[in-house]
Amino acid sequence: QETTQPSLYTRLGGMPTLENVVENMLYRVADDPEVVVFFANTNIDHFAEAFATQLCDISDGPCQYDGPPMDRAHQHMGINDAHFNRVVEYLADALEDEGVPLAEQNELLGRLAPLHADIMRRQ
Ligand code: HEM
Repeated sequence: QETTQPSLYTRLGGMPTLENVVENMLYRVADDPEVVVFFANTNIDHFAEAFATQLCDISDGPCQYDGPPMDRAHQHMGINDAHFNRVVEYLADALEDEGVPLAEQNELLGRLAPLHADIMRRQ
C-alpha cells in the first residue's frame, strides 16, 4: 500500500512560515558584522522575496525561482566556508525559532547543501 506525504513546503507551513523564517534569519544576519557587510549594497526587500521564493521552489511549493543562478548571484563577493556555514546556521536557528519541526528543518537544509558548490564556484 502506498502512502503519500504532503510536500515539504506544506509540512514547513507554506509561504507564511517561509516569509517569517527569512525575516528571522535576516535579523540574525544584521547582528553579525562579518556577514552583514556582504549585504551593504543589497536591496533587502528584493533579497527576502527572492530567498523565500527559492525556499518555496526547492521545497516543492508553488513557486519558481527565476532569479540569477547561484554561482552568478554570489560571484566575486569573497564568501568563504565560514561565511556560508554562518548563514546556514542562521537559517537553521530561524527555522527552529519559527517552530519548524526538526525533520523538516533537516530536509530543507539538506536540499540547500548542494548549492554550496555553486555559491563557491566564482569567489
Ligand atoms: C544556502 C545558502 C544561500 C542561498 C540559498 C542564497 C540565496 C540567495 C538568493 C536567492 C539571492 C537573490 C539573488 C537575486 O535575486 O539577485 C541571494 C543574493 C545574495 N546573497 Fe545569497 N544565498 C546563500 C548564501 C549566501 C552567503 C553565505 C552569503 C554571504 C555571506 C550570501 C550573500 C548574498 C548577497 C549579498 C546577495 C545579494 C546580492 C545583490 O545585492 O545583488 N548568500 N542569495
